[in-house]
Amino acid sequence: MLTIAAIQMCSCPDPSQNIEWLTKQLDQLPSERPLLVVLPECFAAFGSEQGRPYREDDGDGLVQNWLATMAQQHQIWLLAGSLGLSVAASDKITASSLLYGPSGQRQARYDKRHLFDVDVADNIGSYRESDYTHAGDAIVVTDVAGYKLGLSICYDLRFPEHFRAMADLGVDLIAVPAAFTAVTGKAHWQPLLQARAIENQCYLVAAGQSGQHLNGRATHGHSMIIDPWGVITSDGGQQLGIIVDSISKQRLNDVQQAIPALRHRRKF
Ligand SMILES: O=C(O)CNC(=O)[C@H](CS)NC(=O)CCC(=O)C(=O)O
Repeated sequence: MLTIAAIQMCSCPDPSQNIEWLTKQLDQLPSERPLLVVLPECFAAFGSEQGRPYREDDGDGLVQNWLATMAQQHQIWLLAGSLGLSVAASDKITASSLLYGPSGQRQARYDKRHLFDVDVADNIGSYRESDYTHAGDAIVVTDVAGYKLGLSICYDLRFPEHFRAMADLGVDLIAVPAAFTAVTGKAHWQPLLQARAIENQCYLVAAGQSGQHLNGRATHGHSMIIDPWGVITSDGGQQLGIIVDSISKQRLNDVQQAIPALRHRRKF
């Protein structure tokens, strides 16, 4: 068994404030180990007063040092939903998910592949993530206590082929750190998450931003843990805090044997 937790938060632009709040949340983690904790997209800095997104150099900085310390102190796997990392010879960042192991070592990095260049009928109106973000290329699947964890971020959720690529690598669990807008989240968040879990017959853990942010954005919340049958076993609603569940190989096998859809695929 692996215990998984997602932390739902309402991040502000200031990394020190966000990690201070998170440090207190991490003191309230369940006692079970092994434990994977997932933080939302942009947990450390959501928007910025200067309009230039917060960033750190790869492998060094206030937030990355904090992540390594927390993973080791609590003896957890800690998935930092996304952190802006500098791109060499460019003013852009990558939106990078970083996984730390209980030793405090960084074990994986995934750079968001699909960028949210979308007009939304909310008070922001126009989102153009590619103006300041460099898209990643690689699909990343890594090991957490004998479970295969696949990585995605927010808008990636709309691209089933991203998830199918990870299913083809035998993924047991996929993380979806997010900052879905309130408007699109209300319409699409839950059905997309359930579809990705059902069609790939794996667990999903989605950690969301929730509430009204200082940068003017409203985010949807509803962090969720979904099992391979599509059952929502935890839903964080709009409250800030931790949701927890456990996952098992038995459940994965049962669902995969009940409906062998992944073996019934046809080539075009
Ligand atoms: O840029 C930042 O500061 C932080 N990043 C985000 O908030 C990202 C890019 S703007 N948001 C999404 O991907 C929302 C996707 C979404 O809401 C949908 O697919 O409907």
